[in-house]
Amino acid sequence: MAQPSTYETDGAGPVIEAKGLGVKFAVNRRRKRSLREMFIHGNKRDPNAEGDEFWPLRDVSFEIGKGDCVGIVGKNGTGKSTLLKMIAGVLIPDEGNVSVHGKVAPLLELRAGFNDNLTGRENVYLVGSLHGMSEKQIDERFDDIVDFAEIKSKFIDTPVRHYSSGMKVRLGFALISQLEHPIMLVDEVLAVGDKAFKLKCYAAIDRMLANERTMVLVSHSEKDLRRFCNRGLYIRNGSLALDTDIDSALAAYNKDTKAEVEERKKRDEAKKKRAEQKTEDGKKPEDGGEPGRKKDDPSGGGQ
Ligand SMILES: Nc1ncnc2c1ncn2[C@@H]1O[C@H](COP(=O)(O)OP(=O)(O)OP(=O)(O)O)[C@@H](O)[C@H]1O
Repeated sequence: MAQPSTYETDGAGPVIEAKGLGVKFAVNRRRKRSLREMFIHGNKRDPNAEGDEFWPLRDVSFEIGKGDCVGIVGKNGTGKSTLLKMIAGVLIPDEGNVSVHGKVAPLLELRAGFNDNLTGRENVYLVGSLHGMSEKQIDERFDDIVDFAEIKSKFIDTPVRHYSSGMKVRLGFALISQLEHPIMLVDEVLAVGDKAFKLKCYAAIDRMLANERTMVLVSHSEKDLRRFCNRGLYIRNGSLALDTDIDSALAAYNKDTKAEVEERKKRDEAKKKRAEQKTEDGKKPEDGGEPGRKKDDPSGGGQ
């Protein structure tokens, strides 16, 4: 039976363990409720819901050890973010379970869970405390967080809805990277932000990984994946196709992508040929005579 993530902090063994993990979503209806929405609306299904179900992920099993940095690779829509959300415990699997031994610092979305109507300062305190930081800890680190995020002091007391997406990501990353939780889940956030900020993020992640932290990274950047990850999970068609080193995972993904592109190219060429043939056939008169002249036209089809 499906169970939410479990959080334990004892020693040996894998820090993340997924067994037969699967989740189903519905098509043509409201999306599945997140854990936060379940607190508000309860565990009831949407009564107006209708449509078919589909399993973006099924039968996924793996173990991740302490200090591992694992990259999740795969095409758009194959369930990478969904997998990360199940590890984070914000999405409950419908099959199997995932055990997480240790606290998780999640960078799952660009805004780190910020509330648009609160100011940058209020969000830092709110989200920091939700992740277990005490007010004193936040007080002590507040200036570092704002400095790292490069938010000008005049903006820190402005609602974050007025921030650019880059500002939100920078503040989110600056805050979450202050957490000392042993497990980091990072979803594509490195793709946003300018070059200088990216370099700072790289240095911050290097520092965190040096402390034997575990990281799971979802990214379409081969450069980032190769830079940080020692392992790669390749998700293909909703299941775990490969659990290997990052270079082999990327090689397999690239090979499949290349084959798919070739296949599509062949299909497009065949389609184009068929369309050309149809046009060609349309030009030919039925009796093989002049184009546009009807077979039984007594007028002879023109002068
Ligand atoms: N809450 C939800 N309700 C319904 N369908 C969802 C929900 N979240 C994701 N999906 C669907 O599940 C599939 C997997 O989505 P997911 O975001 O995990 O893919 P991904 O591999 O991270 O994609 P990308 O590389 O584009 O970020 C997609 O078809 C998506 O539309």
